[in-house]
Amino acid sequence: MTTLGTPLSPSATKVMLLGSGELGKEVLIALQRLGVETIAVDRYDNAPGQQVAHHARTITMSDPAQLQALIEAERPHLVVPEIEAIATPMLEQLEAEGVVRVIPTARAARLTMDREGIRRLAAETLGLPTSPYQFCDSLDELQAAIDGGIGYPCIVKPVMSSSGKGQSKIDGPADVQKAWDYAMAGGRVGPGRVIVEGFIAFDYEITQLTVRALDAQGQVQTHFCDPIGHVQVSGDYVESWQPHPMTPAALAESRRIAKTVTDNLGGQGLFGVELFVKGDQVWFSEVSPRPHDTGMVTMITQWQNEFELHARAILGLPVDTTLKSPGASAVIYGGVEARGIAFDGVDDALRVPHSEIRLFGKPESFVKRRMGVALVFDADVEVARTQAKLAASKVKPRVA
Ligand SMILES: Nc1ncnc2c1ncn2[C@@H]1O[C@H](COP(=O)(O)OP(=O)(O)OP(=O)(O)O)[C@@H](O)[C@H]1O
Ligand SMILES: NCC(=O)N[C@@H]1O[C@H](COP(=O)([O-])[O-])[C@@H](O)[C@H]1O
Ligand SMILES: [Mg+2]
Repeated sequence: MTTLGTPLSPSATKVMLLGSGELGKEVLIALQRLGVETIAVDRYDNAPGQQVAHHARTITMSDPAQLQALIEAERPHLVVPEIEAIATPMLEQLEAEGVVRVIPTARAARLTMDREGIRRLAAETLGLPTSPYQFCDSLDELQAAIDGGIGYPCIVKPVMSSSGKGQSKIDGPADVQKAWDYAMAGGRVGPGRVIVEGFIAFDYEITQLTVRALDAQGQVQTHFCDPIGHVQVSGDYVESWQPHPMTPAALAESRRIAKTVTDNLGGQGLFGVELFVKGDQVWFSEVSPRPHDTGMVTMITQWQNEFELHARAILGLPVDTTLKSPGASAVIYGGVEARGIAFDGVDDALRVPHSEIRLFGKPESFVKRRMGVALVFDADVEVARTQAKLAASKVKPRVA
């Protein structure tokens, strides 16, 4: 049985989000609706989620001492990692000491925080199909890995990064130095290690949202959302839609892979399993043990969006992954480098039929920083895609 308390009282159910960007903001809203007391943590002040939580804290989440001090001071019931830049070994220590429960588990948070942890688990322990890969600590090692079998084209990524930061494609020997330098500048945390992956010429890629939630008997059951198709540019998502049409064989293989990896990671919550598909062949790419950026489309396509599903699953509540309508999302980038920017044309965007706009409220804009998203539903998913891109294009960020 789940019991929830009253926020700001001794009975409160307290949840701390580590990372409070656009994804955390929606999880926090879902938690608030259930009367959960929320603590939004991020690396900078006024992060999107901090603007809606009961409490806002700013620390360096990759610093174990700062993380420990904050968790011990706040004593949340649950700690929910939201970004790939957290001192996860400290979370493991605090979980082992019984100080806090980490979502979905501290081990899952550690393994997925670092591309090496999750890739070795998926490919070497679980035997799932992945791109060929190697880990390298220097430019020389990178060149040797490529020459030794990874070949061209290939993709280089810092082991700790997300949203394509520091990621680039190498088409030939002339690109290797550039890719190394770019990866060194782009990681979210610390120096030097990269993964180099053989390039998979997929037909399409999907996110298989997978929820581990308790049933009435208190047993974990796995639930799948309809597949989400998406387009990525330079490793960052620019549009997504749901459902993405798939052959029965490719869908079954996607769900087999998703179940295998999420069973191993364990715990309760929603996972975004990223998969590459060519014909009926499916490769595991990576998994977020939390809501996924491409899953923002579920804010308009599902009865319970991915953030509500995560909130429910972590609290031990039942979930329903049913699709409400096909739909699509399209990203609104900052386009300018400035603090406190203005957004013209939101009215025009909302004149696109069946549309919604989310502006995340990030205090500072960068040209390629995701500042908002347009959402459209339509019975025809291709129409939804076109209309979502149209709505996004009507929003014009500018220096205020
Ligand atoms: N081996 C590969 N072959 C082909 N394309 C790839 C490969 N690896 C990555 N990509 C492309 O780059 C995108 C981003 O890669 P990946 O998911 O590893 O980066 P990320 O920084 O973790 O992104 P995010 O945090 O947004 O999920 C993939 O969705 C895919 O489009
Ligand atoms: N692909 C992972 C992803 O989308 N993560 C989301 O982006 C935020 C960081 O944005 P920022 O870099 O603009 O601060 C994170 O806090 C999370 O919400
Ligand atoms: Mg990814």
